[in-house]
Amino acid sequence: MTFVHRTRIKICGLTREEDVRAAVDAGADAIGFVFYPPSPRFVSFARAAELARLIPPFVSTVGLFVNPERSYVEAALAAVPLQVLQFHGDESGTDCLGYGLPFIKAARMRPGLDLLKYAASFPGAQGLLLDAFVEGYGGGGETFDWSLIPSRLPLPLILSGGLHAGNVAEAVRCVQPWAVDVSSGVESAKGIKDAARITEFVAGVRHAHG
Ligand SMILES: O=C(O)c1ccccc1NCC(=O)[C@H](O)[C@H](O)COP(=O)(O)O
Repeated sequence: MTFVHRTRIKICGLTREEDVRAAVDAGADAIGFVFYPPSPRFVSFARAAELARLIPPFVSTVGLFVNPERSYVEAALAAVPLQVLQFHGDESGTDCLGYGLPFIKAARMRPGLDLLKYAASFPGAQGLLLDAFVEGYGGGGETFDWSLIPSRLPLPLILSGGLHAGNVAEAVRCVQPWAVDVSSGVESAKGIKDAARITEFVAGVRHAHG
């Protein structure tokens, strides 16, 4: 049987109803809500719960955290119907376990990072999200050197960092990730997504496969 892989698409940092609708309509496979108060894309649990009601079945709702207290994650789980957790800070492998949900761990690509060793320290991770090393942990709109990515990783690779409609096809062909993740590249302002840019981004991913 021919294995036909469709690059999955996560759109992150949504704050408005119209943006959730635009992402779902464009074909996003996952919607990310940022539960990190310093971020301009931060949403409260109550706001995320309202937005999550617009997400249909078979589109994952991802809760994003940076070095959270366990009680904070547990409060999110009690308020928001999340399917996946994303840890984007300096969390240990143990910090990411025990919530009863799959999680993806973000690695911020800095020189000298041994990705294979890093990945091995997160047993139970469902995926490894590779992002640029930016101030403020994420959402920086900056790419990193994709040649730093080892040819084989023990986890599904989610490519992130500075992606947009103009570079995502090249990124997909070069890296062949399980999924791509985008925030700044589909925005008109931080936290304000642009429906046309979302559509163009998704088309770029589809174009990569010819
Ligand atoms: O989006 C944020 O504001 C953010 C803040 C702090 C930690 C993580 C954050 N976003 C996580 C994501 O998964 C972003 O999509 C990822 O960093 C890529 O962002 P961008 O380069 O803007 O596409």
